[in-house]
Amino acid sequence: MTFAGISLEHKQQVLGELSLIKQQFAAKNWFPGTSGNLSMRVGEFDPEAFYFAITASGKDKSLTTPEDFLFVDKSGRAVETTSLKPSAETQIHCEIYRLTGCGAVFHVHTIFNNLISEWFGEAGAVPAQGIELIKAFNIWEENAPISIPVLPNYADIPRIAELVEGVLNPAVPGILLRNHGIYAWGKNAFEAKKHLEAFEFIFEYLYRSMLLQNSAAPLTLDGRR
Ligand SMILES: CSCCC(=O)C(=O)COP(=O)(O)O
Ligand SMILES: [Zn+2]
Repeated sequence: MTFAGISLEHKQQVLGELSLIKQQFAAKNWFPGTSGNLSMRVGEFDPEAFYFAITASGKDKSLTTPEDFLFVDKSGRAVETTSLKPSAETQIHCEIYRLTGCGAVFHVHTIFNNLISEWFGEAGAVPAQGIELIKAFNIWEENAPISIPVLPNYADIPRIAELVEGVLNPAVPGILLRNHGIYAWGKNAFEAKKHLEAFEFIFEYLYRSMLLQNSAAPLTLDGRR
């Protein structure tokens, strides 16, 4: 079966790529307790009609089965007959595709992204500066500051999705949900994976650097450590 003129070969190629990335992220323990969801666009981007493969909801994402993914349209509705339910967070993927025209969106829950999103949750953004890995976002300016948006973690996913447009920064391909996880995207799966890995590096760096600052030698009289 096919839809929107998308060939079986292309669909299988996308599913194969997504499945491999799912295994790689699972090996990093990035899907604890069935959390996380991955998607990849099939076919060209047209804001009026686009399609993507997305993980089925509630699955153990460390396993590889024939029921790991389904195809949905720009509204998140399944486009093939299936008993699978798309990720509970599909609306956020839909909104990121609509606004960016990207090729893949990856979402993971990690200890570091949770702690950092909570720490900066009230501020609404995570500031980072002087971290080499921002080059993964194609930012080459020396010592450039970046700001990673943090959205509230409402139980009602459409309520989160409607906030995406207001915080999306084209230079920084990621959004945190407070005490929940990160969404990272890219023009294809390779780029989205690269961005996600860079974000996770930044979060761990920030966490460890804050710890280091608090555990370093006591202040001297002139306020230096
Ligand atoms: C089990 S964590 C709560 C749901 C969630 O945040 C998530 O990422 C996984 O939801 P899905 O429906 O995509 O399995
Ligand atoms: Zn989640």
